[in-house]
Amino acid sequence: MNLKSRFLLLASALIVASSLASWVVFERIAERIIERWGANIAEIQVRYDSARLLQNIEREVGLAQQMSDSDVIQRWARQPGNATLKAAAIEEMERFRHNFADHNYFLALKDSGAYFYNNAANGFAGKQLRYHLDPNKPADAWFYQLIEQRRDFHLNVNPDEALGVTKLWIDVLLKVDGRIVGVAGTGMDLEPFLQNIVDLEQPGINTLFVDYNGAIQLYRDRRYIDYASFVKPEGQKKTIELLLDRPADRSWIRQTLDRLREGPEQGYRVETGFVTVDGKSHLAGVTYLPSIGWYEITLLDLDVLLPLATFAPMLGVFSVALLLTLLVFNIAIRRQIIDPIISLEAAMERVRLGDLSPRKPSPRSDEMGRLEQHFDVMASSIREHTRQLEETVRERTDALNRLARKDHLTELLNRRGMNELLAEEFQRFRREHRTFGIVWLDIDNFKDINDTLGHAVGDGVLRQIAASLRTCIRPYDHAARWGGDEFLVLLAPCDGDHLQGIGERIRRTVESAVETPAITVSIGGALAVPDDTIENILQRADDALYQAKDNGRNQFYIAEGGQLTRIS
Ligand SMILES: Nc1nc2c(ncn2[C@@H]2O[C@H](COP(=O)(O)OP(=O)(O)OP(=O)(O)O)[C@@H](O)[C@H]2O)c(=O)[nH]1
Repeated sequence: MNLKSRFLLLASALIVASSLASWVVFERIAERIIERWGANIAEIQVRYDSARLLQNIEREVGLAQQMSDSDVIQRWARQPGNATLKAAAIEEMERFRHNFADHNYFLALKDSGAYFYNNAANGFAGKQLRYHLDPNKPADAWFYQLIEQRRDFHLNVNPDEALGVTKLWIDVLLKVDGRIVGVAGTGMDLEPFLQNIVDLEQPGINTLFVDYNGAIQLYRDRRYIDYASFVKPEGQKKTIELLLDRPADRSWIRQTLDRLREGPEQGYRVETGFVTVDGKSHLAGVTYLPSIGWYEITLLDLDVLLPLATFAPMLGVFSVALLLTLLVFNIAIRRQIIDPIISLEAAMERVRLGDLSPRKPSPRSDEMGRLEQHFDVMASSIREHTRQLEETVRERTDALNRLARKDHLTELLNRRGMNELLAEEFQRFRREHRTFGIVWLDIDNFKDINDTLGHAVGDGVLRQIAASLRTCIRPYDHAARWGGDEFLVLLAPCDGDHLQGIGERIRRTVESAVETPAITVSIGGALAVPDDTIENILQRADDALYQAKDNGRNQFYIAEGGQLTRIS
């Protein structure tokens, strides 16, 4: 995999990883914000609902207490058999009836079980003594339980069987000189109460009130309300735990209720925590209402109140910003690093393949630019080095070529060099009909010199003859040592006169120039003729040379028109 693909893969992996990480972090942050916000909302909601409830109830509780503390009623309670006091007490209760919210009251006496009641319609005027309570009747159990529990006041949600409605009863103990003599209070219709306090159309917010036992007293789902709660044995009450799915939540709510009640002096302290209701997580806000001995619990469904989707635009902006950053980063890395590396690699490949042509100089001055400059300097020194090497090789080759065509002893051309020149000249002769001539000479009795004077002297003679030849030929003629003691001269251009003149000059020059020892040469000459071949010309010159030798040496013959003519 190349660098670009690997980087793309790495960038993609980074995008995926950072998106996942961002999502997780975002969820955590959002959840924390929602939690904190939810806790505040729960607290506000709890205070608000509590205030609304207490507003309605506290007044009734106060009135009920005033009624039971009333002197008139107290006097009668001391002497329940006194008809005058009784009439005054009923009159007093009737006054209170007008003040109670639902315009009804009740008063029950412990000793006699006498139960007095009148309603909003004043339906029992003159016959307020309704009936006598019976400790053996389950419907009257509330009264005896209340007295037994000695609770100064109590709120009791209980159906009124006689009226066929459910009421929230406000029960206050009637005490005379510290002795409980009965219970007095009023009843409020539960339905409007529920509608006002817990039935409000607030999506995601569920409010309920539970008593000191945790038994549900006010809740929008009437099936969960624990009617006549306090007369039921433990274990049969419909408590808040019924709503909670998880055992951990049930124990948390119980501990929270206990904790909140331990410090009533702290007033409306609100505790919050997450609980699961009907399979959904809710934020529960709990507070204790010491004035009525109940708790309020507000359940907030945060998914409804502040769905995570609310944060979607934020997540969107964040994701787009992240993607753009990575994209820009990717482009920057490609531009700054990967592309220059690829271009540098291509340049190296070109150098490897022998293309040493200079590159356009890099305009960059950073590390990458310096790397490119270093490479360019290196490529240029390779280029220079190669150029020098090629020049040296060319020079050496030329020298070798020259050496290969040169006779080392005489420094004339050797036979190979002369053959090449002959071939070239013959081509020119064919092409341009420029006639050329050959002069072939052989030292006379050279063997004797070697034998008598030594090989070194023989070599000296060969060099002297070479020197003589150089003086006899024209600048554009060529002389070669043909082999042993034979020399060949190429005369081009040449005609019969030149051939004769130069051949004769050579013979005489050698004869006069090389005196110690006295040396002569025999010479054969020939001119190229139409339809000639190199072999034929050489053969004719050789024939002429042979004739010169044969005729006594130190002579010059020319082969011409099939004849051998002695020149000198
Ligand atoms: N010193 C020396 N002698 C050479 C060299 N090359 C050939 N020779 C000798 O040249 C002699 C050539 O002799 P030939 O051409 O056969 O005979 P010649 O003695 O010249 O007699 P003719 O040619 O008949 O006049 C031989 O003895 C070779 O050994 C060389 O480079 N140096």
